Amino acid sequence: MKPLLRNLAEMTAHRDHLRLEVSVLSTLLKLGHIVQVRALELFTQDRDTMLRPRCWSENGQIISSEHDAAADPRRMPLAQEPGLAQCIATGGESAQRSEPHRHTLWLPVWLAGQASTCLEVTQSRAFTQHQRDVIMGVFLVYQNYQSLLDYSERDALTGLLNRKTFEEQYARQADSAADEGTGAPRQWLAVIDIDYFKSVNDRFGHLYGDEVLILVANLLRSQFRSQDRIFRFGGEEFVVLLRCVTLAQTRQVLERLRAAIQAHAFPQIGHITVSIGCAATQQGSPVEALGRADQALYYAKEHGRNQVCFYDDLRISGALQARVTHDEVELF
Ligand SMILES: Nc1nc2c(ncn2[C@@H]2O[C@H](COP(=O)(O)OP(=O)(O)OP(=O)(O)O)[C@@H](O)[C@H]2O)c(=O)[nH]1
Repeated sequence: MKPLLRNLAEMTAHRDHLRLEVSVLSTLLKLGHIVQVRALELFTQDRDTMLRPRCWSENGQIISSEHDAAADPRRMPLAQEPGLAQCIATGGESAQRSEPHRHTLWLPVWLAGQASTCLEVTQSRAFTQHQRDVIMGVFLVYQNYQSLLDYSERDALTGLLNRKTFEEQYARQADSAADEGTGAPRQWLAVIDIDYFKSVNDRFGHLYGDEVLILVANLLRSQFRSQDRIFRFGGEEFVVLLRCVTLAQTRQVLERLRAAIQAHAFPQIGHITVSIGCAATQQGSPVEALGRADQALYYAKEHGRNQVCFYDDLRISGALQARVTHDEVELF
């Protein structure tokens, strides 16, 4: 097999977005004349679209950033690269910048109409048409494969992440979860459940119920930041992993979400409410953290619905009692 085909075969053996990214960058780097390749992450911060290098080539190796996007010292506003910004704004396939001895080609990765990653290829000579064709060929294989991976990770109705991906996302975020200085939790898990959703289905039919789920998913997307992870766990239950925020910020964000859903006028249906249970994730397995948030949710449901309850608050106030049986702690 020719080296390029072998590289493509190796690239599509990966089942993880980041490894696939590293693999496409090393494939591109081997194409000749190329001096640097980077994968740029596009994200929103304080309403600005930002970019930062997530992976890049250095001395023939591909390196990944150790920073969260929002705290990466190399992040910069997308507007500082007007050619790329214009390409993203118009849904373009590629953009180029040419300076003496430095020619850069940008290839945004479009998945479901959104570009959150852009590959960047830089070389000292101008790109020939043949080079562009080869780079584009590799890029399209990569983009199609990313799209397949993405599809397998998403809930078909709402487009949110599905339950299957929860543990992996949890593990990925847990690494940066503890505040280095204080050890205070900086990642939170919230379970959000629509109140009396069965009656929406019963009164208006399943199609209207589905519409409510899609609109709630959109409200969730608009209320959380790009580094948070939002899942639909099935039915009318959603889970959010909030990253790198304090308890006070978490309270504020979840209360704002609760109020936004209550205030939203759903076509035909009118108003609905949600109950939310939240727990810190610094202890135990993902299943345990989920269990704690679920208990807080159960409490919210049992005590009037349309409210946000925190597991630690309920424990401290004695509303949730711990019972020691044998070697285990049970909560009721
Ligand atoms: N339209 C629609 N309904 C769904 C879907 N998945 C689950 N459901 C419905 O969601 C409803 C969940 O009802 P329950 O678990 O009784 O909860 P609830 O009525 O929201 O009551 P509380 O949670 O106690 O406030 C059931 O009627 C399910 O049929 C879906 O994909 N689409």
